[in-house]
Amino acid sequence: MNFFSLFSNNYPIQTLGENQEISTLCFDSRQAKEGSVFFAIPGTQVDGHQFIPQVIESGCKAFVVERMPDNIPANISIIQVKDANEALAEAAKSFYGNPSQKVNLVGITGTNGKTTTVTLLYDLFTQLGNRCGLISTVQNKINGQIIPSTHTTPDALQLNKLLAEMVQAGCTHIFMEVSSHAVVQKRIHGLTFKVGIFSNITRDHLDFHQTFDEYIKAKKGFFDALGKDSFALTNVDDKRGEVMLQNTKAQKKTFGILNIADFKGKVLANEITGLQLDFDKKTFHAQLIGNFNAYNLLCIYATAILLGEKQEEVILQLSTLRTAPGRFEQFVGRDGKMAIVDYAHTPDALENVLKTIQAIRNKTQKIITVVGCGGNRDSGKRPIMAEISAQLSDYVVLTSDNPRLENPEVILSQMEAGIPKEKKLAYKIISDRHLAIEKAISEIAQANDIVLVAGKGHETYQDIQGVKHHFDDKEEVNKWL
Ligand SMILES: CC(=O)N[C@H]1[C@@H](OP(=O)(O)OP(=O)(O)OC[C@H]2O[C@@H](n3ccc(=O)[nH]c3=O)[C@H](O)[C@@H]2O)O[C@H](CO)[C@@H](O)[C@@H]1O[C@H](C)C(=O)N[C@@H](C)C(=O)N[C@H](CCC(=O)O)C(=O)O
Ligand SMILES: Nc1ncnc2c1ncn2[C@@H]1O[C@H](COP(=O)(O)OP(=O)(O)OP(=O)(O)O)[C@@H](O)[C@H]1O
Ligand SMILES: N[C@H](CCC[C@H](N)C(=O)O)C(=O)O
Ligand SMILES: [Mg+2]
Repeated sequence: MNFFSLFSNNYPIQTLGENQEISTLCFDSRQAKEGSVFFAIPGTQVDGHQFIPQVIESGCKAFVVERMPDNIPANISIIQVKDANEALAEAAKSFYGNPSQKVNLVGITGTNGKTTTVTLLYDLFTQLGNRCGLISTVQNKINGQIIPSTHTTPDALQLNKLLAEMVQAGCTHIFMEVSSHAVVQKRIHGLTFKVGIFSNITRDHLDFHQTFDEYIKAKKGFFDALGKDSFALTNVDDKRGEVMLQNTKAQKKTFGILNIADFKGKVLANEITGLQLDFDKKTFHAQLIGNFNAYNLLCIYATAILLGEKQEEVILQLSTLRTAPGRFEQFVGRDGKMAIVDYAHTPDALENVLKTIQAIRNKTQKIITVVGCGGNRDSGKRPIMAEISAQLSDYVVLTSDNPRLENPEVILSQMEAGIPKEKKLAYKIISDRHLAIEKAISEIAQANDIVLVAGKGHETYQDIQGVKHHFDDKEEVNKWL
């Protein structure tokens, strides 16, 4: 491919130098080599423009920049653009042959429920006989083949490459998570979505977005960019459900349990054995637990109908779907003690999960919650998550999640500040997560009690000072049950 054909004619602000053959695209100086195009991206930590001299030394001769560098050697070609992140997505799309246009791409955004929904959509559509692709926090999948995932939504380059591999493998349906970071950083810019879904929005990620309004605006950006041949599907029971679709050109569709909606659900029963549901007047049993999963299932159902699947077959398959890894996974010990491992790492998720446990337990069972909050992430949610845990559990063990580069004791004291006065006797701080789970299960819980281990779900590591140590909540609970 040649450098100048990465962009349409009027896209660059200016172009300097000769056109040339290129073989790879990159935005990290450490990966640049002869034949690469280097995209200089102003990031949250450093500005990629500062690496241009060393990238030139590595033999790379083609650059995409927001600001023209000084002293450019004669054999270098440069394209100047307004937004390097957006340009990266434009270029990735043409480099990989515009893969999203060749499939039914479904994207979901929302604070909670994205991984659950895309995982179940992937399972459902596979069971209905389609070849599918999955892009999620837990893993990526190409028709059954697992590819490890590093982000909820990969960067534009990885993303278009993955989509192209899925197209190559014959996938007709691809289900992906769209994080708010991905919208702001234009990782999804230029993709053709057949369906865009909004699940819900509550507090999270204010370290990145600063205000809740900015966070809403980021998510709305996904729907603003959908084309008229797409569907925009929203949860009308969420306060921001309608706002999300305000400026979209896509065909608007709604789902809801409380409000009038195109796809209407009812929860007939929410029990430890699952949900009894009514979707568009068809009743069925689902193995997933909790009202929040009724929303996930309803939006999966709506998506399947919008994509032309038959209602009866969809309902039949919905009842066979199992929970996604690390989402409300239950483990039972010999003395009837139960542990639930769940990825609740936002106040809303924690509240939903704890209210679900309250609703399905018998009243003699006590609830013990083991919970922590991640470092280098929204610190405002720390006291709120501790307060919710204390209000909705009989006993709380505050512990470490992924401290990352922060001091775990500081995170824990910020959490502790949220514990209400009247709950002072019903919590403990055990910073070591191994020990916290051990004590909760073997000392605090009595026979038949329920221990919720929240925050890390499927994760198999604990990130301490940038080093990932093996840690698996499921392994830990099984050790002590
Ligand atoms: C805050 C954030 O989103 N950061 C992402 C962003 O990095 P950044 O803007 O901080 O980049 P930077 O380090 O300042 O570097 C700027 C530029 O200089 C380049 N560079 C840097 C160093 C060097 O030596 N040479 C060089 O060329 C970098 O490659 C980059 O192009 O762009 C990077 C490349 O795409 C991402 O890997 C990185 O994700 C970091 C690791 C991260 O932790 N992101 C999380 C917060 C995230 O994205 N989460 C969302 C949502 C999670 C959810 O709710 O599910 C997700 O989608 O995963
Ligand atoms: N529809 C929902 N509404 C509210 N909470 C939910 C919903 N679905 C799942 N949850 C809760 O949120 C947690 C995270 O769910 P999930 O991993 O599906 O969300 P996500 O949006 O992918 O999160 P992330 O932003 O980390 O990728 C679950 O473990 C559960 O506690
Ligand atoms: N995708 C989420 C993951 C949080 C998981 C939790 N275990 C933590 O480390 O905070 C985030 O980046 O905020
Ligand atoms: Mg996710």
